Amino acid sequence: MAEAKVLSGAGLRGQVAGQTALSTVGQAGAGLTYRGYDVRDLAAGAEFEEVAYLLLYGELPSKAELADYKRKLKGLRDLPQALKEVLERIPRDAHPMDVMRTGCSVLGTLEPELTFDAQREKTDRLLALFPAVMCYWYRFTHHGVRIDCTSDEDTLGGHFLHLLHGKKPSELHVKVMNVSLILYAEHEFNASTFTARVCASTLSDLYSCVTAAIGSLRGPLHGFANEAAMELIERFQSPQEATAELLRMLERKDKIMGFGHAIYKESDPRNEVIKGWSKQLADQVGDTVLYPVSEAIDKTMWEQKRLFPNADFYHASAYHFMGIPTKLFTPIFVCSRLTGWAAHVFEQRANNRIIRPSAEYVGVEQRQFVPIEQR
Ligand SMILES: CC(=O)SCCNC(=O)CCNC(=O)[C@H](O)C(C)(C)COP(=O)(O)OP(=O)(O)OC[C@H]1O[C@@H](n2cnc3c(N)ncnc32)[C@H](O)[C@@H]1OP(=O)(O)O
Ligand SMILES: O=C([O-])CC(=O)C(=O)O
Repeated sequence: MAEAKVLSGAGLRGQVAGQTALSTVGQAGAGLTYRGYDVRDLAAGAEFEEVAYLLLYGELPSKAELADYKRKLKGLRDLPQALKEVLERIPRDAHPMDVMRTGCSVLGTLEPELTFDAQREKTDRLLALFPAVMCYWYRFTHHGVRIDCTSDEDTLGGHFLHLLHGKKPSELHVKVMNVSLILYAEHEFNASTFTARVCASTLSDLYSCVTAAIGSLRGPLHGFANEAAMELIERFQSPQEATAELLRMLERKDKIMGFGHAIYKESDPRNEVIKGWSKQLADQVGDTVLYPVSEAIDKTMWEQKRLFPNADFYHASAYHFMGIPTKLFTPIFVCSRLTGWAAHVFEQRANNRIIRPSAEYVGVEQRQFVPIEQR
């Protein structure tokens, strides 16, 4: 069971910074719930679009509502020409998270949120079009092609894989993308969501909130850890080599990306789900290195530090087995977490007071100003 830590100290740990009806993290009974539903049940039985609807519209959709919602999202997938032109000018070696941040910001100039009544429409548009922002830029700058940003794929995960690889994805890959997007969708007051809420509390627009949140997610202590985990596991040829180097890294007090959590104490409930899918994918591709190496690191971290894999660690191998380039791992997180960010923005707006904490001053005492000629 994913229990929460006893919280204290820096980083606002343990301080209730507001209320939410969207999710619980680390409470007894289930490690993670979205509007009361255990994330493991959602990952096992729902489609990502159902979960997006749950977060953004308040309840799980009926069959008819889901079909309508998916049809609507499908119709919103294409990028405006002006955005394509901007994406073409972003360098090949730019970080894809910077591409996502820029793409979101540019869309805010092309299709601005003029009133808060438009917040759901604007979120649906971002949700539908984010996979194309990433893939249009990636395919143009890496393969020299201007891709069609629409596809007949039924799901957002399938659509992303189709745009990336230029062909229909396998059922297994669509299934895993669906699970992954569900697992990453929402997580209470994590750093990027809190960033979005702070921005929303000034009554700023949705695009500014999402752009700011992308900036927070980009850091290696948060969303970028899935890419950092991939860089770690692909360094090793065998579990023995991984264990030996891990021991040296821990000796040096290196941070091991994809392990530990600010709130969970014993496990991250998302890990068991994505780990299971990573194993299935490993078997399917006949992997005999990456998955065993991941397990060896997992075992060593638990034995040496009592640290467990968080949602990011086995996402690395799972994405890799689906042929996704490492630099696109964190942008996929953006495509999913947009739902949580936006739902928090709506919640903040519905009961707003500007978020403005106080600081403990630790600087010099008040002193006399000295004019520059006398310094
Ligand atoms: C989807 C997500 O965003 S999940 C998080 C993704 N981030 C990562 O995977 C980055 C690696 N992990 C970390 O840096 C941290 O565990 C965080 C940022 C997630 C949480 O940070 P904190 O709440 O400050 O961690 P916590 O208080 O549990 O740290 C306790 C001790 O364990 C150590 N520790 C925590 N995580 C790790 C790790 N991954 N590797 C090595 N040591 C670690 C800390 O350095 C600390 O040691 P100290 O007391 O000697 O300073
Ligand atoms: O909650 C956190 O601090 C980080 C995290 O796991 C997430 O945002 O999914």
